[in-house]
Amino acid sequence: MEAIEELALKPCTSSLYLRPFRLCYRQNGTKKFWDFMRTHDSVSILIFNTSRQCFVVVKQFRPAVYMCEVERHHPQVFQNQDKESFSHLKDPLPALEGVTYELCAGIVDKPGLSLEEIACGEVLEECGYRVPVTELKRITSYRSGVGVTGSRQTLFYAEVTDQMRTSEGGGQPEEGELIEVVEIPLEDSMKFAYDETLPKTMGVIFSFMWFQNNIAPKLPKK
Ligand SMILES: Nc1ncnc2c1ncn2[C@@H]1O[C@H](COP(=O)(O)OP(=O)(O)O[C@H]2O[C@H](CO)[C@@H](O)[C@H](O)[C@H]2O)[C@@H](O)[C@H]1O
Ligand SMILES: [Mg+2]
Repeated sequence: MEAIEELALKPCTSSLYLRPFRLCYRQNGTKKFWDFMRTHDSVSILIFNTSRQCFVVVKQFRPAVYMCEVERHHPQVFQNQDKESFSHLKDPLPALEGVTYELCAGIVDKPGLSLEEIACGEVLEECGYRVPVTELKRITSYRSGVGVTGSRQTLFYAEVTDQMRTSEGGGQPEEGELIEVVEIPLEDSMKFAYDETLPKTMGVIFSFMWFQNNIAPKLPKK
């Protein structure tokens, strides 16, 4: 996963995944505008393996996270962004700087499928567990980015056993997905959640805490 090569930055002039807009308006008499991005809504799934009492999360190289780190080291990197040319990144940072821990998740881009069906598809593709749609528990939904995208993410909970694992997971290589499945033992999960040296999404932190409040007290005592 960390073999990232031939990095080059260019402006994004059209995209299947995001479209920038500017909304102009008047609020309490004051003229304003706000720039934002239309993106897909998404689902994410907290997966708990009861056979081994661990959470199942994924690790991925995230270009947006990586480029934030690159900018921290090379503040000029995003200059000349209007030029319609590639700017090759010489002497890049290690790809590991852009790898994050996340819940299994996916964008809602298949019309006709319910959120639950999309979520089960992601659990199978990314983590290799076959979970029946009826066994997903909806936790809640929230806005995943209020400043820029406003998109909604719906969070589910799925309990799995080793017997439900039918493949390695890892994502869909034909879509260029390269995902590492990682198990976090329940007993280490709160330390993991607050360890700032392990980059992660808020979904991981929130859902681990939800588990502590809602599921952990009901687990059979060992
Ligand atoms: N900006 C982009 N540029 C190029 N290719 C892209 C792209 N966005 C998606 N894709 C392609 O579409 C695939 C989508 O994969 P997923 O459905 O698993 O979404 P992902 O988990 O990245 O969602 C994630 O995206 C949603 C919405 O942006 C987040 O909210 C969620 O937390 C997060 O997991 C990617 O593998 C890639 O091939
Ligand atoms: Mg995904």
